[in-house]
Amino acid sequence: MNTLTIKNLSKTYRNGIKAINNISMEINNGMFGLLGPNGAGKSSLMRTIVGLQQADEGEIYFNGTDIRKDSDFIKKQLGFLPQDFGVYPKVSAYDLLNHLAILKGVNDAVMRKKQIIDLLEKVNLIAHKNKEVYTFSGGMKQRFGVAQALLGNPQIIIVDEPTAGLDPEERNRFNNLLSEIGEDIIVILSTHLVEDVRNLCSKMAIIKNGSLLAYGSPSDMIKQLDHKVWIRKIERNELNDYLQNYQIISNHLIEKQLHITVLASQQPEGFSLIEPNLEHLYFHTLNQ
Ligand SMILES: Nc1ncnc2c1ncn2[C@@H]1O[C@H](COP(=O)(O)OP(=O)(O)OP(=O)(O)O)[C@@H](O)[C@H]1O
Repeated sequence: MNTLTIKNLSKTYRNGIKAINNISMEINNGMFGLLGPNGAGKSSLMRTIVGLQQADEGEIYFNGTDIRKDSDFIKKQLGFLPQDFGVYPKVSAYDLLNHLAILKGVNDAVMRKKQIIDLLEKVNLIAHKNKEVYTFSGGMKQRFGVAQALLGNPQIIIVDEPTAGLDPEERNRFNNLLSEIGEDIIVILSTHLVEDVRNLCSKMAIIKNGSLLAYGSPSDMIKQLDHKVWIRKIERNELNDYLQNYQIISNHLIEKQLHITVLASQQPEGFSLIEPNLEHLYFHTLNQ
């Protein structure tokens, strides 16, 4: 079992933005969802964990080793799929993986070849191994990104907003791949898509403005909202009234009709009880 421990981590950029504000958490094998709106600090946290930038304060341990003191230790065990994964033009999938594997220290040529072929099979790109990666579709590029992140058999992989721009079928395929990988190692999935976290992650954190707002198992956290989430259809001109008088979770259109979802311990007049879900928890947490 692998353990990533983050203790009191903080990071302020030169422009004064505190992108990570005293975050502590522990992450074990399996898929961990890091959920937050744009600008919450997810990428900042990811970049700090992978050693691309230094924290101002706090500690990060991987399997007991302080990675600030021994940054090579985590680099050898880690694979990263950044948000903007660039590829060189005119290089085939196989050759690019070969090049990246050498950089990662997979020195034995026979082992390297086997690993690359195995990974291309795993991400379902073996038929495209001689194609130039820059000609791949968005989904194929992301799956290639997973293959490169898995070179060198890492114990932890970090993927930053990986399904942005993928069509539903590719998103499913990509998510299935992640979930398969997450059985044996730590996979940290940074995203603003609640649905991806709900479908894939057994543990999660919600962050906003650099701070950790919630942390734990999605189902345990959702249970706290049992018998407290209510919905009703309203007219647009009533919205302000409701916003002022109720603890709002969200308002959204269902078949063109505005619906409002609120949190209350007793049934508010005209509202019906609904089963709480991760989206309710997410919006409720962000609104608090
Ligand atoms: N290198 C930087 N220098 C200064 N400010 C930065 C830098 N990188 C990020 N920020 C700011 O830090 C805050 C957190 O940004 P970050 O990219 O970590 O958030 P995020 O949750 O990953 O957002 P997104 O989902 O939009 O990628 C934002 O206000 C952002 O503008």
